[in-house]
Amino acid sequence: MFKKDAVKLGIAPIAWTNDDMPELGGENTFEQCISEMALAGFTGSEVGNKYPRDTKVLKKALELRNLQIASAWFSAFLTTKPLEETVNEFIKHRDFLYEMGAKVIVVSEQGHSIQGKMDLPIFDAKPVFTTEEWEKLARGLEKLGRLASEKEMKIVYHHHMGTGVQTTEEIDRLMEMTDPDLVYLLFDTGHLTFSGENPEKILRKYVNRIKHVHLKDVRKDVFERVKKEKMSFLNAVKEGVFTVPGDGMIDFEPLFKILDENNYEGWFIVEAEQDPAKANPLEYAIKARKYINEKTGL
Ligand SMILES: O=C1C[C@@H](O)[C@H](O)[C@@H](O)C1=O
Ligand SMILES: [Co+2]
Repeated sequence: MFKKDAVKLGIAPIAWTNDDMPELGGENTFEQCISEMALAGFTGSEVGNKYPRDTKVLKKALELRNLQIASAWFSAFLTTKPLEETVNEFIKHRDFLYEMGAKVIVVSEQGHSIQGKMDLPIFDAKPVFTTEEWEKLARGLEKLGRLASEKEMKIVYHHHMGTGVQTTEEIDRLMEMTDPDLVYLLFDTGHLTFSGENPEKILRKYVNRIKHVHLKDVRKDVFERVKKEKMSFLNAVKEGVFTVPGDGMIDFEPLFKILDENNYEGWFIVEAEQDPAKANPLEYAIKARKYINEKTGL
């Protein structure tokens, strides 16, 4: 079973206040969020929109609760903007995370992304990159990977619904086009399932390149409705397509087994965005923590 010092457990603030729709959970404070993370038994977090950006202030608040920063999302625009714009933003983000002690940087290409478009159906309107855009993306990510390694950090690419890297074929293409020593992969169970991919197959193929894991589950009934009613990604989230691991249609046992057998080291981040008015964040955090303990011994 997983070695306790090799795998750390964190939870994302998105269940308390949603970064993509800040009105969802707007009433939940930063202090409440991190206190409840600690209370539920987690030792790490990603960075949400209510977190102070002053590293001293943030460190103090986290240390009081024995929490660490595991990583934070970075939106790249390598396919649609000049490279230097993404690079300049990335350096600021990298330096902030370095100061906070994080080892990995979550990167997602947001050029042409529809993940934030409230009115576009998630299954019909996702972007497809041209050959030229793929080339820009791959070379740009390698550049970000080199910048990360200057600080002994890694970039982990986040495949995501509504973006140009969502499907198995797109993940394969990105992995083939990039240097495995510069561009690593983030494994998000919820996005792969939502997209109709086979998470187990992808995990087996890339387990040695996966350096960060987002754990979320998918509610089957909502997922079916999202397709039928042609919902957007954000409306699907509001309707409750995602939930905590163990509460939906994903079988996590084989996934934990593959990670364990391959000596995965790094963070497991519970990242189950849903409407906090319908799903109490503390209650769901405790539910997730118990489930992970039952299945992994962690
Ligand atoms: O890692 C993530 C960050 C969120 O902002 C995003 O929309 C969510 O779905 C996700 O997986
Ligand atoms: Co994620």
